[in-house]
Amino acid sequence: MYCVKELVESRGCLQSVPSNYVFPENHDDCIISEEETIPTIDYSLLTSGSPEQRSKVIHKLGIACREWGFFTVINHEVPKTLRDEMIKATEKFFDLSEEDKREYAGKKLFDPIRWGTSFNVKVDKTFFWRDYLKVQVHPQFNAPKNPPGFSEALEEYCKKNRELASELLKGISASLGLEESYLQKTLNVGSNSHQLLVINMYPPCPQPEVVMGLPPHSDHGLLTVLMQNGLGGLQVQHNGKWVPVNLPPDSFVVNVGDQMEIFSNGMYKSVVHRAVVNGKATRISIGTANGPPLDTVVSPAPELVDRQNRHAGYRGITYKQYMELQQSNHLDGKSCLTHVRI
Ligand SMILES: O=C(O)CCC(=O)C(=O)O
Ligand SMILES: [Fe+2]
Repeated sequence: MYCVKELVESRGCLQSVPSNYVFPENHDDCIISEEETIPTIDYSLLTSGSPEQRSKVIHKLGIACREWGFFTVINHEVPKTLRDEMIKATEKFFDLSEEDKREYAGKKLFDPIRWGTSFNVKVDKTFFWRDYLKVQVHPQFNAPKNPPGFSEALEEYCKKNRELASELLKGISASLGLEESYLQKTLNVGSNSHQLLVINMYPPCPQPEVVMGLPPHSDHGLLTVLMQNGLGGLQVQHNGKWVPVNLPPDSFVVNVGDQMEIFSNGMYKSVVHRAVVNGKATRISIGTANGPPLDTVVSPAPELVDRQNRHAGYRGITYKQYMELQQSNHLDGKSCLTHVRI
């Protein structure tokens, strides 16, 4: 089985897409809204703004999580040099020979390093136009040996992402009217937290309108932090339309994951999103799924349920079981949350 990169490169000038990549429904038929944009959060106001600035940005975070499930983060503390290094090392990794990469052709969900294609080739009916590298980076750190320097950049980058996620989680906890530390304390987010690095590579496609980079799905963790190599492709579902995410250079896009929707008892939405591809250049996106420890049972926060005077809308499930559940279902455009809603 070929990865997309090898498929594109082995055919010289690929004119059309093999039929097992062609999606029955054409995604150009969907309604795309170019007018709307996801909200922007100024991270520096969260960490070093005046108390008034901080409370305003917390309020804005709450609106972003409730109404969009997505926001852009600017003025963060992840250096540009480190982000550039991650992109360069990623390109070098995917440029390794197929034989070298095969060493990481992991089969199981929790394998420390997994290189592969599509989502889950065992269950995907149609293949997606993406190759990936997934690395379990916390609480145990893993990294490919090659290319040289990748491991160091990756470790530092993932640590910076955890710091960013941690500050955002404090702000989000406060935006729910809870103590700042409530979310992290309740879900044991800290030294044992799970963090997965997901690198997506979408080679240029001769017929971008008939394939999918990543089909509609929601993310499993608490918060996903994502950067890209300057090329767009991410689209977010909002009020029945697909809204393209136009990321300013050097910013991150952050989204609420399924564990956050469960914890907030549905107040904050883990929104369905997808990645489309283009015909011109390789797009790379680098995400970290920041979650609680794998053995944490995530259920709606008791304080919120009491306050809302409602029942818990989701059954409790460990993060590990949830990830297994997501992997065992094919991505069918619906969120895996349908399996835990009461
Ligand atoms: O490539 C993108 O922009 C989206 C990636 C994504 O949704 C994911 O890795 O879960
Ligand atoms: Fe995603």
